[in-house]
Amino acid sequence: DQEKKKQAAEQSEDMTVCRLILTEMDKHDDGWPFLKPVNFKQFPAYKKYIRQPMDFTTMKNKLRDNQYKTRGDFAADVRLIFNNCQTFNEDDSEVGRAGHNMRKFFEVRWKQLLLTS
Ligand SMILES: Cn1cc(C(=O)NCCN)ccc1=O
Repeated sequence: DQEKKKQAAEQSEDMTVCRLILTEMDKHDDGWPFLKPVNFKQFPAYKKYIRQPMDFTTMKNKLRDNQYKTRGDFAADVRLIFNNCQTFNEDDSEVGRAGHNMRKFFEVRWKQLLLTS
C-alpha cells in the first residue's frame, strides 16, 4: 500500500547513502588497510584475536546482496572495521593511525548525509 511504498523508497535512499560513503572510504588515502580482508597468512594472530573480521570489499558485497536491512546495520559493520583495527594495532602505528583517521572521516560524513536525506 502507499505507506509500504514510501518505506521502500526511503530504504533504497538509505542504501544509496551507504554505497556513496563506502565509495568515498574506498578512495580515501588512508583506506588502504581496510580495502580487503586482513591476510591471515601475513598476520597469523589476527584470526585468534579478531572474532569478526570486516573490510570494505566484504561490505560492498553485502550491499550488493542486499544484506543490510537498515543504515544502522551498515554503520555497525563500518564501526566493526575500526574497532578491530584498534584491537589489533597500536594507536601509534601506520595502520592504527589510518584507522583513527578513517573512523573520523566516516562519522563526520555519516552525520552530514543523515541530515540531508
Ligand atoms: C586492518 N589491518 C590491515 C593490515 C595491513 O597491513 N593491511 C595491508 C594490506 N596490504 C594490518 C593489520 C590490520 O589490522
